[in-house]
Amino acid sequence: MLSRILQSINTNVRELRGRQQSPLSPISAKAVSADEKDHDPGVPLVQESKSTEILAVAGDNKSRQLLFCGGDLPVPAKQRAVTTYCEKGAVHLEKTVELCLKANSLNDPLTRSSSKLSRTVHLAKHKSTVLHVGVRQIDRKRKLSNQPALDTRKKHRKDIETQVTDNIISIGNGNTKSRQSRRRWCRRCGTIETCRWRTSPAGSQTACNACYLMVKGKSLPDTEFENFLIYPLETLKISVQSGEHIKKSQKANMQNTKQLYAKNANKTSSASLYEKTAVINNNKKLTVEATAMQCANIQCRTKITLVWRRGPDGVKCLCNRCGLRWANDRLPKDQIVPVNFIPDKTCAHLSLKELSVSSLSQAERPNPYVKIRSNIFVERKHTRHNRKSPVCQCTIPVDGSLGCSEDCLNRMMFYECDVQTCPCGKLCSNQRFQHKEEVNDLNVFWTNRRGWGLQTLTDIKVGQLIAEYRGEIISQKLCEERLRTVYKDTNNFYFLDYQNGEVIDAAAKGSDARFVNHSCDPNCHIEKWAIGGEVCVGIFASQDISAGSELFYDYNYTLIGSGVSQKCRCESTKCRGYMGRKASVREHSSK
Ligand SMILES: C[S@@+](CC[C@H](N)C(=O)[O-])C[C@H]1O[C@@H](n2cnc3c(N)ncnc32)[C@H](O)[C@@H]1O
Repeated sequence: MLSRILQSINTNVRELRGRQQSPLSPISAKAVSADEKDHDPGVPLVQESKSTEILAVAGDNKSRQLLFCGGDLPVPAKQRAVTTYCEKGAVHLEKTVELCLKANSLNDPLTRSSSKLSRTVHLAKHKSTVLHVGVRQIDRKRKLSNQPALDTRKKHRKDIETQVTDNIISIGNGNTKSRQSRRRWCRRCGTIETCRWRTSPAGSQTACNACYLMVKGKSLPDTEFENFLIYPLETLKISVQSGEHIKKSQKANMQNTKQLYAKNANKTSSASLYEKTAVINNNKKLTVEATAMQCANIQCRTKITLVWRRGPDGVKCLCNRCGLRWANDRLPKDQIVPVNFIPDKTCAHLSLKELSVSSLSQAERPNPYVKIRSNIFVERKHTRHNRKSPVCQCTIPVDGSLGCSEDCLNRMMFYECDVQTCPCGKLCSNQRFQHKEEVNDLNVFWTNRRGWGLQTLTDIKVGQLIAEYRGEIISQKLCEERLRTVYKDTNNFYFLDYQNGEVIDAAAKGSDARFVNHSCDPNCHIEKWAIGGEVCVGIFASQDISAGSELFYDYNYTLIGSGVSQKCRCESTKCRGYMGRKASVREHSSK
């Protein structure tokens, strides 16, 4: 029975080979020599022998290695070779044969009756008949370049070759070397689809066409292409779960990946790879998940996109697809309604005022920055622990209230008491920075005219510490350098005078206080408090502030920027017109 089936297949394969010189040409177990490489593709490379009947071919699309499984030769060494090849993750032997036969059958109408084939595979597996292996390096480029013209026969062969390997890849179970080697994704934006893969500093075929063209010629740092170090599984996972804008093939890919991980869940390496992927691609994951943005196109409303694009108001409120449609005049304006404009259940708790100010807050998010809980001293060590605060003369109030109130000497001198030396001990109320007694209900929102701003969602009492202005403590020199280089194209500055000519830069690392805008008629002010040997800068309420109000302080030239005065848009009746005068950094910080 088996021999009949094999005979039938071999006849088919021979017919196929005779007609179109498919890549299923038989080959011995040895590697192909240079001569063979330059061999006319019309003639079989190796004389066919009984022992090298072709049953299957598997392809690794990247290395162009073809694995041939030949006829009934139970040679132990070759058996081992197949096993090794399969164990290395190329593909399970049975699967290889099955898939390859399927692929093969696509090319050859005569072998399309696959019941015989699968029976062969079955037998091959159980009787170890499919054991002969030959590995051949196909250097397609070289072959093509050796011949002046691409004659039809060669073209035909090339087509079939691609078709066969492509078929294997698309039918593969995701656990194959070929699939892994074919995984391409842009290291900058994480996309897995592009019309053309390009070379980036991260290597060959690591940039999508768009990112390549965007970065090309701009001499951006190499790190531009380090956002996605690992295949963006997480992004895909989210996409598949939401089922939005994802093609079937991507879903299938993801299913395969999921299965793969489910299968290998108990293997440490795979599990850690999975975790690593999540961590390394965390940035992107965060952008996708944490922003909770929704596309403003009422017929789309997706939360998943790799790029948020600008809509009619210049605000990034459209997903990639809708953004492109809007840009190409293929999306009507009345169809674009940012989510929070519709007062639904989720907004019901907000007052109208709050709604109007926060209406765009979810449509776009501020540029990412790192939230820090204490200042970072970039060029020197902080001296807080070297010097103790002076000890006040307060006593613990007998009525059980908190000590160190308005008449505390330290408080009057803008010193915070020391936790260990204050006579009031735990009842000391003059340790607000140290205990982080800041307002919790603060909201970053889009103000339209001043960019992002900060509002309070709770009533604040006069004199209350609202937020500490934290950031990187840098010298004037470094500040100037950053102005010349990193911030040369920006209009938003997050510098604030620290002490002794040093500056707080909250652009990359900081706290919510960095979003407080300037007003010529502010409701807050800045105070500097000494704690040990260092200073803490805080935003304090100058008056009682009601919930929903935006917080402002008068930059009063203490905000150090480009040195050029910026037009003030505080909209108060006392507006001076400009936030600062034309002054240099040195001038500012000497104040
Ligand atoms: C410390 S940041 C404040 C947060 C900032 N609005 C944002 O979007 O991130 C200071 C910058 O905000 C802008 N800004 C603050 N107050 C402003 C005002 N009253 N008028 C115009 N722009 C203002 C200026 O661009 C300034 O450089």
